[in-house]
Parts: sequence; C-alpha cells; structure tokens
Amino acid sequence: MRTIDWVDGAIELVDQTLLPDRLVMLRITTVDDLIDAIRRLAVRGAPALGVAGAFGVVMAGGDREQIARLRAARPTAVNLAWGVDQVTGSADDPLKTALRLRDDDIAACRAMGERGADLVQSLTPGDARIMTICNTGGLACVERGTALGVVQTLHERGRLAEVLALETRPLLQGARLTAWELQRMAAPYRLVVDSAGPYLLTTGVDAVLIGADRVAANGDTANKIGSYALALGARRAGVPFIVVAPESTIDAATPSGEHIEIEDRGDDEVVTVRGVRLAPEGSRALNPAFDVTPNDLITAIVTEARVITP
Ligand SMILES: CSC[C@H]1O[C@H](OP(=O)(O)O)[C@H](O)[C@@H]1O
Repeated sequence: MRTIDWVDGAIELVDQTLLPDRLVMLRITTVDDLIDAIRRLAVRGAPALGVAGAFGVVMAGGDREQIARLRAARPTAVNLAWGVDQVTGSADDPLKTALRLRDDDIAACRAMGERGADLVQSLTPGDARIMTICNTGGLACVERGTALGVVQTLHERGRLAEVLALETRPLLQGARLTAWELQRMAAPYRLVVDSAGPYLLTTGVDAVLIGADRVAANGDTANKIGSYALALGARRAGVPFIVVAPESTIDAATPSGEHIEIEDRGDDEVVTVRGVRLAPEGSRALNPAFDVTPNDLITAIVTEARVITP
C-alpha cells in the first residue's frame, strides 16, 4: 500500500483522519484540496508532506500563488517546502522530478530501516524493547516508515521484543495510526499514555526511536510534542535516544533549534476529541504541535546515508 501516489493525473492518498476505523483513499485534483488535506492531517508526516508538496507543484501547473500557499500549508516540517522547491527548482519535467522524489523516499526508508536496525542491534544484546511517539510508519512516508521502519526491520529480523507506543495527544497518531500499522505487521505492542513515557523509560526500554520534522544544522531536532520530555527521561535513564529521518529533513539553512517555527494548532484539538467537548465551554488551550530536542540529548541521527553522532 502507498500512502500517497500520482495516479492517472491526480494525487491519491490515504485519509489518515479516518483511521483506524476506515481505510479510505482520497483522490485529490486541485491544489486547494491538497492544502486542505495537509492542514487537517489527512496526509501528514514529514516525508509524506515532501512528496505531497512535489505532486502539488505538478498540479499547480506553474501557478505561483497556489505554489506559495501549498509551500506554507504547515511550517515545521522542512520536507513540505523542500519537496516544492525540488520540483520548482528543477530543469526536468515537474512530474518526472516528483515521481523521482516518491521513489527516493521508498528507497530511503528501506535503507534507514536497515541502518537503524543495525544500530539498535549493536546497542542491544537480545531482542529490543522500543519506545516511540507519534506515527513514523509508512503512513508518514510512501511505503515503509522512518523510526517505525526500523521497528519493522527489527521485527522482520526476529529481533523485536515489544513496542511501547505513546498515544500522542491531542490527535492520537500513536493510538490511531502506529497501533494500526503495528497490527498490520503483527508486531507486539502496547499503547502508553504520553505522560507515562519518561517513567516507563526507567523500567527496561532498550531505545527510543523517533522521527523528525526538521533537523537544524547543529542537530537540534523538531519532532512531535512530547519528544523533548522523552529525551530528558531517556538521558536520565541511560536509554539511547535515536532520531530516524531522511537527509531531506536535515535543514542546513536553519542553524539551530530556536530558529525552527513551531506550529500551534489552536484550541479545538485540545478541548475536544472527535467533536466531543472535554473541557468547560470557553476553555482556551496552548497547543504546540512540535517541540525541539537539543542535540546534546540525541544519541544518534540515522539517515539513509549515515549515522550521525555528536
Ligand atoms: C516520519 S516523520 C513523521 C513526523 O511527523 C509527525 O507530525 P504530524 O503527524 O503532525 O505530521 C511527527 O512529528 C512525526 O515524527
């Protein structure tokens, strides 16, 4: 299954807002509909956003205003802007370039899975117990994932003991999407309330594996909100904290973490769940969708080409 693809002149993508209850493919034929799908996280995850941006430029047909709105649809993941820029900046046919980015992601995720599993196995004598946050599987990419791609490779090698998947409030990418993907690969897992993550790191976790939305030039890494808390807990507990992300997520133009724009997604996602209000009427919320883990709390960054260590 591909999370996103170009099919007969249109973009087809999994509507991730409907998972795990329904697997529905959306057929996108306008840039405005693609921007809407990005903003409501029907399509999400840095690598998938890069491919969406690339296909969106093809669909825009040179319309600069549409391309500018597409590029700015979500600010934190560098991949969206990167995917747009790869196509607009290429002398090649736009669709040819976009299809190459799609194929590059497929290959990169497979390579990250191997490289990351090799690293985890070098750090873990037996089968690995892994903690992860948000969703970093094929749903965040095209076919296989980044951090969850490493989990999948460990599982295929028979070296996965268990995954502790944080549910990842407020949009529950862990409970809805990572659990769905782990069930599909028949991997052992248990869901974890986000705030239990740091404590559970003291109970025998072999590694934390996370994705990334933007890695600054100095290695500071923006990822789903809650990642920083896991990094602090991992350092305290002596657990390796490993970022798994393609080279396209490394942004040399951003010098360090304080320069990364953190998307705030407003009140409703926090005070309601699937339209049901949790908090008293009129409650406000502070809802940063990401946080930044400083490079000194990161054990390694695994890409398709290398393992970066401090
Ligand atoms: C494979 S990187 C996925 C990355 O994207 C997620 O954010 P969102 O669900 O808001 O797009 C999360 O930060 C993941 O680590």
